[in-house]
Amino acid sequence: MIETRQLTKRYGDFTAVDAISFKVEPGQVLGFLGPNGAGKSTTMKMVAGFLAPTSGGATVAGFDVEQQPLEAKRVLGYLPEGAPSYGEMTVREFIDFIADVRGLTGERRFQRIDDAIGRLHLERVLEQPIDTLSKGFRRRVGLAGSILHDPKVLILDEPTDGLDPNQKQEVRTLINSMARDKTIIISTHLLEEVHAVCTRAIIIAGGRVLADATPSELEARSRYHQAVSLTAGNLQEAKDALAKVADIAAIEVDPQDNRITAFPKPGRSIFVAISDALKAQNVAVRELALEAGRLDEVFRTITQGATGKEART
Ligand SMILES: Nc1ncnc2c1ncn2[C@@H]1O[C@H](COP(=O)(O)OP(=O)(O)OP(=O)(O)O)[C@@H](O)[C@H]1O
Repeated sequence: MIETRQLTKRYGDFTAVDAISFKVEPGQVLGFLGPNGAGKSTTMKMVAGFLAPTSGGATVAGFDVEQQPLEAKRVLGYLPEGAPSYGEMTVREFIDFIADVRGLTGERRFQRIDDAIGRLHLERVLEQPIDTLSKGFRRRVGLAGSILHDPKVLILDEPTDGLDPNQKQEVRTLINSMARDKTIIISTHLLEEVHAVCTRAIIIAGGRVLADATPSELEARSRYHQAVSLTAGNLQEAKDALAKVADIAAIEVDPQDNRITAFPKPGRSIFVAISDALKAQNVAVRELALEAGRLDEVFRTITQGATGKEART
């Protein structure tokens, strides 16, 4: 488990992280979302014990990261922002070095190294200096280092940064496969990542928690939640049919592709009525979809409207 209590970091007069408190349980993957400079990396560094808080504290698997740093670091894997240090080492040397630092010996050392290399597909770059690798491979080397000792707690700062879409997918699958018995925090700018791997998301801006909810709960805050979108062969015919559906509060048409979005009146559901109305009027429809909500819009609304006041769900 990871717990922070009023975790705060100040640089002079500037407050980078402002009294952040949260708990993450085993089996949960917490996504840390926020605009640039929100305080995500600073929070993760403090939880990982790499930066001392100005006030407040954090525990990892019950160990206080400041009072019991060795115990906390033993159960923790941390992937910092950017590339691993020691760029002049080859991948093999780096992994051996981390294995030494982690005190891995004998058969377990062999198994763990083999497992990390296999999971991150590093076989063909093992003899290459880290500095000469592509950004995606450097990220994967960093990830291999962070999971080498099979830690119970993982703190991953933008784990898919720099990866191509296929590699992103592989790393998300890797995180999902490890999620069952670990406590994981990831930071990301990618809203699709929240869907793909996170059981919960914390949105921060200006160092403060603005939302703490499941991805579905966040989607439910979207104005698109329960809206119905469609494209029809004839726009006017479709609009005429929708005009007969009493529970529609408003309709918008995207001028680029003529996609219609119909918004329900509060608490009403309109999908079936729309489908029936279109059929009754013989309107040819190419696509008809019920929207769960749009995380990008929720993210924008929450972070742009930030007044500095906490708005938890
Ligand atoms: N050593 C430092 N001295 C002064 N200010 C700092 C220092 N480190 C970070 N900051 C400031 O603290 C704020 C939070 O930075 P942080 O790196 O945690 O943001 P972030 O959410 O991780 O951003 P990004 O998404 O761009 O990585 C920023 O305004 C940053 O400039």
